[in-house]
Amino acid sequence: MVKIIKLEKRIENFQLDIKRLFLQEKKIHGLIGKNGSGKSTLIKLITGLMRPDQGTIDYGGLKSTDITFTTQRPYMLHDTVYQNLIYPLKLRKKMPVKEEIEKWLDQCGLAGKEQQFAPSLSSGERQKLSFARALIFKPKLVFIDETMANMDAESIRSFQTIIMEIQKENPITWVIVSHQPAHIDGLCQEVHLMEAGRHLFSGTPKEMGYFIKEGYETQWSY
Ligand SMILES: Nc1ncnc2c1ncn2[C@@H]1O[C@H](COP(=O)(O)OP(=O)(O)OP(=O)(O)O)[C@@H](O)[C@H]1O
Repeated sequence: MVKIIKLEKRIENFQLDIKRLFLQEKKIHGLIGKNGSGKSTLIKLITGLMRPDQGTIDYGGLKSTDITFTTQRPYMLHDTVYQNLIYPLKLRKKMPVKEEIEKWLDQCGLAGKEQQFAPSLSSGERQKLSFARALIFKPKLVFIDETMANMDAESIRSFQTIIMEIQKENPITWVIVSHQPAHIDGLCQEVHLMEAGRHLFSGTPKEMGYFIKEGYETQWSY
């Protein structure tokens, strides 16, 4: 379990202030909240991209090399799709397994594009590649930050299937950020709501449906 306690971070006029937020192991978590509510800032703090002003994050034994994330605008190495995909393995001094690489390329609709210059991929393709790149080294905690935003409906369904398959075979902890409940509804076991830098509520999607106020109500009504 990852335990976030009394976490504070000031960025100019924005104040992140989280009293207590727990991420139970091997569950699929949704992180929701309006634009600017602090979701990406929280992820940067948990993944170590940013240092908090105050507070603690107890990773429950996870090492930094067990944690990964994808972003809305993933960074592509100025190299081929293949080199981008195997980069996390290289960093961890692991050998790429041909069958696994082929499986990921196939699942992400990138088969045949191995030698393409990765920055020339479409935005949806880049997000698919970043998803595969995040998972290829078998992390234990994954943050998916708006990764499905630019994907077509079929690709979203196939990613949801990949996530469910991983959870069946070898479960890991997921935190999926989305503005579109349809992307995470039915997938998440627990949803966390952020508003104006604060963590307002955690609960099952159904409990969230009861909790959330006007404005969210139309998107999350059960
Ligand atoms: N480097 C920065 N300089 C100034 N303000 C910043 C910086 N980074 C983030 N902020 C501000 O912090 C607030 C929280 O941003 P954050 O990206 O965490 O929100 P978010 O919930 O992820 O939003 P979105 O849903 O739009 O992606 C915003 O008001 C943003 O403008």
